Amino acid sequence: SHGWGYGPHNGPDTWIESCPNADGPRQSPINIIPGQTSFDPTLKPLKLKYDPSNSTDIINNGHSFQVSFLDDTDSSTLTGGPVTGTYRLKQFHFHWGASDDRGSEHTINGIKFPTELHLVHWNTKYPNFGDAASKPDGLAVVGVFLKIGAANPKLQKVIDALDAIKTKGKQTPFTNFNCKTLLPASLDYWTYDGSLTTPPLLESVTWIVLKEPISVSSAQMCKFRSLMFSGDGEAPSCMQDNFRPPQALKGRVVRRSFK
Ligand SMILES: Oc1ccc(S)c(O)c1
Ligand SMILES: [Zn+2]
Repeated sequence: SHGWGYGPHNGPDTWIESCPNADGPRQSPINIIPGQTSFDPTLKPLKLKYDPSNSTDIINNGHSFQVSFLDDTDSSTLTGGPVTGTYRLKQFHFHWGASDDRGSEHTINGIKFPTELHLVHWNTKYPNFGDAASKPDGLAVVGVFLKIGAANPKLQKVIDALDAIKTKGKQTPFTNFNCKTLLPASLDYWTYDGSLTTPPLLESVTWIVLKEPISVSSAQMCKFRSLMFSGDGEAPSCMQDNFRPPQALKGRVVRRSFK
């Protein structure tokens, strides 16, 4: 079937055909121009509390790979920062390139990173993720840039699980993972009102993009690229360049938590 994807015939420029949000007023990602952001002294420090016992499994969903979490209690939450209330961790996933010169969705002064981590949280004022995803204040996604450097030992558990989920639809248990280990030392961030970067491109995301990247090695990036968009028995297609390019700012202000 002709589902959305990242190829020449179903990629980001075609998404408008079946997803009217694609040219909406608060689309993501965006290019962040630090010199044009506004320091907001009223922004609170970001508070991330992650319980390793909440991780359940890792899945190849045909667009990325995703680690899912139990979200029936407030044991893994995002509070403070630009949000009011409590947001529960639902999943994290990555976007990456076919080579180390691209792959992130957000860019900084036009600079692309090789990959970007998204930690997806939903507002507990709503009954569940699906309902929250349809509300303007429903989701909060922490974006973390990864830059090429020394191999990141904190990623190894994720990398080692990829062999078990090579093709679309595969999943395997993934327990006792501590997301805290994927965060940089500083939680300084930029924040703006945006959207999911994959269809249905819902305009429900408060984006919180961390200024400090974490490291990943070229070899570890090759492991990401060994995944397949395609399912068993389908024409093989490597999972790479699964990123949406920056979208128009349309008058939005990007605030920063740091001087
Ligand atoms: O729930 C989500 C799905 C995809 C993406 S890119 C998100 O940021 C959230
Ligand atoms: Zn994402």
